[in-house]
Amino acid sequence: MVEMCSESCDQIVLEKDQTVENEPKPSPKSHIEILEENTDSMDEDTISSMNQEISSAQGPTLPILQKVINLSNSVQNLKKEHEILSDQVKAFPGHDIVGTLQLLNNEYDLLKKKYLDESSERKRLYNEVIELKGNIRVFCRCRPLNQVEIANGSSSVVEFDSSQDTELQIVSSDSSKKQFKFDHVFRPEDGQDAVFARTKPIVTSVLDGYNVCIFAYGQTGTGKTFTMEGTPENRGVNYRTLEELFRVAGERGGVMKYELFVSMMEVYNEKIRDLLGESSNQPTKKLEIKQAAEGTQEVPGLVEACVYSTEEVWELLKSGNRVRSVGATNANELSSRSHCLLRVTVRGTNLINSQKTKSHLWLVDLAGSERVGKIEVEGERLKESQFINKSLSALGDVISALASKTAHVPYRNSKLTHMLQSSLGGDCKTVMFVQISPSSADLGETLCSLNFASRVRGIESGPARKQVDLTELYKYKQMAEKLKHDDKETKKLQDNVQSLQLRLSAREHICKSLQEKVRDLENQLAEERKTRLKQESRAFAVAASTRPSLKQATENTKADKKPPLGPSKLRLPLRRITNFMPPASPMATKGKATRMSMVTAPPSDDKENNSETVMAPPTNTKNLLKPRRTSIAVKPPVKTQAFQPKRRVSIATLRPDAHMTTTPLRRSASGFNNVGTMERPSLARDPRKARYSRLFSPLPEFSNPSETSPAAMRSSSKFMGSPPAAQAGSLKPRHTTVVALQRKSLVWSPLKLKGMQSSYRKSSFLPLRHSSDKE
Ligand SMILES: Nc1ncnc2c1ncn2[C@@H]1O[C@H](COP(=O)(O)OP(=O)(O)OP(=O)(O)O)[C@@H](O)[C@H]1O
Repeated sequence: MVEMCSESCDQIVLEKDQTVENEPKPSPKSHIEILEENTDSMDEDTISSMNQEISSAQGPTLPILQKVINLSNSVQNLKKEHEILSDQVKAFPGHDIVGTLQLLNNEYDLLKKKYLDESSERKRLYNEVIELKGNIRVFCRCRPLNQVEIANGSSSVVEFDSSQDTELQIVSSDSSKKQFKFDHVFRPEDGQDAVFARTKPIVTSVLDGYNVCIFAYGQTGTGKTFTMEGTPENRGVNYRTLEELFRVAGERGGVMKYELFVSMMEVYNEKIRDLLGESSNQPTKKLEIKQAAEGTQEVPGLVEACVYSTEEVWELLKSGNRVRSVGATNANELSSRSHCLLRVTVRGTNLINSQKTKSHLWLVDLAGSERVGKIEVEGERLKESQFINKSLSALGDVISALASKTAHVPYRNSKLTHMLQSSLGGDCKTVMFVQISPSSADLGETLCSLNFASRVRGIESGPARKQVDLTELYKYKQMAEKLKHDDKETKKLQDNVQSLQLRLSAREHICKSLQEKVRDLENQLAEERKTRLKQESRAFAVAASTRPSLKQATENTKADKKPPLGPSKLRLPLRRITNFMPPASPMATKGKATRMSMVTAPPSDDKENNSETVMAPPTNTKNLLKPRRTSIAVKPPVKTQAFQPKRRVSIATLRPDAHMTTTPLRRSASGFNNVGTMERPSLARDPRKARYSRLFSPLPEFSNPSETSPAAMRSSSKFMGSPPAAQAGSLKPRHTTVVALQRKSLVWSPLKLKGMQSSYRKSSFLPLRHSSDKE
């Protein structure tokens, strides 16, 4: 660089020499050119030295040259900056934008997480500190002696310990001292700012979602209103609190969004008045305390003004105070005749995790506690005083109950305590200012107030609980309940669907097996028809050959009363097995020659059931349990009457005993089943079991498998010469038709999976078509 500089200088000197020696004078352009050529390699010092040299050598330099030099300087500077920036860019991790953004995102997430952790930790620690100090904190404030008291020669009875700011002593008239201890004692000389400095930590808890209540209690004229409201020169806790809330809310603006609402009311003679909603000229609007769904106390119709600045707040406080009930007592010219309650509602939303909070801050200036006798009031003032004392005593009761941890806290004994219910004791933070007068004239009142405050300080309240926005919580609770209910319903429906599917598959299985059985039966019937046709044709042939024997045969048939079935053409085909009789054959309806009847062998005392009914289900279930005989008589067509006058199929069954609940035909009264085998004892003992075992067994069990074959059935048919079914006491129907009918009930009954027994009793497995069998 030094070399470069010397070179440049030499060059310039050379140029200068040349300018002196060689006429004409060099144009400025040559300087520019030189400068341009060397700018890149020159630093600021070089240029400035060049400048000096040029000016000393040439006297006044051309302005353009100066400009050029300046520009060169700028270029140099810019180049330097460029270099620095290039280095920075090179040093930056990752050249690609996406990668860099990703890195930044990760870093942001990490920081966000750290911030949230730190912020919750801060809140926890802060809260812990307040809890250690006590969620109910009592401050004592003593006002200075006023002019009147001084004039009256009253002395101060309050002594303060210079080393202890939490204690004070009251000197009684007998010179005895009584010591009181509080969280802090404010002396007469302490200003509003000192008072608020102690209050501030609790006040800001409302922004963290805690309910806070600050109230001033004390004798009339001791400075309650002064502490809470203050004066324009000495603003009190109310104004300072809101100022602080706005300040902190602004500080947390990047993370939290706050909305502040202010309501102002007074409890005057046990009536609530909205101080923001009405002027003193207007008639008072009646307000009542209602319990909201979330369990908090609300006053429907109360004005809630959204505030954005301390100026707005100040205006509101001023307008509210204008309509407040005040009156002159001999203790205070502008004595508050009501309890004034300022409620600040804070709605907070965490912008990072969207958590919402809703909390209340109550700032209460109580009416002065006073001895009615002492202040010499009468008329309206007396009434006011009585109400004031009543509500203050209710407040005392609440505080006593909280202190003694009784199960019932009498919050509802006064409007004041009812209103403050969710902000007094329990899970909120409370500050009480006990205001006292130093005057010896007020000694009694002072002792009363200090005793009351000591009781309040003795309350061991539980840990304060953070108040989430209860309306949100309530909404979520309802949603959760609905979800739970829906889940239950869905589960129920799923169970139902499952059981229906099971039932459906069982029914499908049954239907399949029934279809198979029907097919079997139809085959058997066809066989039977064939056999009978052969038999009949043989019989007709014999009758034709021997007439007298035909007569004899007819007589025999009449005597037996068991004519064989008519030709198969006249009988209806076997259809689906049902519990009802098949419809009457066309023959029967046309000529009434063919008759199908179900005859129940009735007991002698039940004659009504013998009358003919058409397909009527039995109404008297008693009859179902009685032995029955069912006969189907078929009269052949007129043409064949000469050969076959009357035919009838008779089916005799016996109703099951009372234990039989499933297929009556399967079990005879004698304890045998239809095919003469002994009923399995296990099934007989447990009809339910038997029912289900039958449900899944394809056919009734036959003791002799040979009897189940169509051939065996044919051979056992009465039409093939088997003994007539009417054999007394036998009750073992062996005909295939009977078996079919027996199966009918077997088929029908399992379908009633539930309540089978009852349904069985309601509907007959064999339709009752009673007819008087005249034959
Ligand atoms: N700490 C104090 N320093 C100076 N002046 C005070 C102080 N406390 C009270 N005062 C003055 O005492 C007077 C009465 O105070 P204030 O009206 O606040 O009493 P109060 O307790 O609210 O009475 P009331 O119950 O009758 O409403 C006022 O003039 C007020 O300025």
